[in-house]
Amino acid sequence: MSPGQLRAALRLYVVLGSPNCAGRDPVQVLAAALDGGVTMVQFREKGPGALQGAARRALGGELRRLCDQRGVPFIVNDDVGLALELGADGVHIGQEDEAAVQVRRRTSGLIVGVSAHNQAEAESALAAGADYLGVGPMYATRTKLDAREVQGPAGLARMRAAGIRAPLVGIGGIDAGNAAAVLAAGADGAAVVSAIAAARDPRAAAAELSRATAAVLGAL
Ligand SMILES: Cc1ncsc1CCOP(=O)(O)O
Ligand SMILES: C=C1C=NC(C)=NC1=N
Repeated sequence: MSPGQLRAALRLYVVLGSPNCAGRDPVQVLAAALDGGVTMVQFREKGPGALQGAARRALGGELRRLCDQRGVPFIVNDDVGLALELGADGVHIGQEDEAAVQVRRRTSGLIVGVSAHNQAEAESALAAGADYLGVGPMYATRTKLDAREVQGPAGLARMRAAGIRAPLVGIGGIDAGNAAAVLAAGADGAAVVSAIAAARDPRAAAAELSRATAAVLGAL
């Protein structure tokens, strides 16, 4: 996937696992989100009630198949072995996870995304081979219990002003009402968990967010 294709794919990036789906079947929630126009998917099975072992792998396989059917890139959070086992299109790792350079070595050809909270983390992740950065939290979030301090879209704008040209997504508390500010700050896309996965109508929520991103980035 070229950097340009990756930028386009990052536009509306749903991140989800079973704990985020308000008790509904994550497969149904993802199918609805895909119908609503999400452009990239991350399987992030984390937090209270997260599946483990065979159940986790089975759910990952179902979501992988759904993304394959829709031609949407499928990324696995943190777990490089699971990403390889599921034939994922990429991995997303945090600062505390296996260093991007090791991941790069183990996953030749896969997309490697890295979380970055400041300029130093952004530069080191890119130097280690990251293909895109996840920057946040943009706004207050209750989804990631150990999120770093809220930095707002200004934090992302500072990275652009400091010369970071790589593909970036903002994440953390993003919904249809505040997504435009994240894109206006220079993000290539918005990464969203609860505004889609916990929405009463995930398809409608994804469609509304898709319109909000198109308003800034231009129609698809
Ligand atoms: C995974 C992650 N990383 C920074 S905030 C966050 C969770 C974002 O969840 P939500 O979109 O529900 O605020
Ligand atoms: C922590 C994260 C930051 N950014 C993205 C895109 N995914 C994550 N899991």
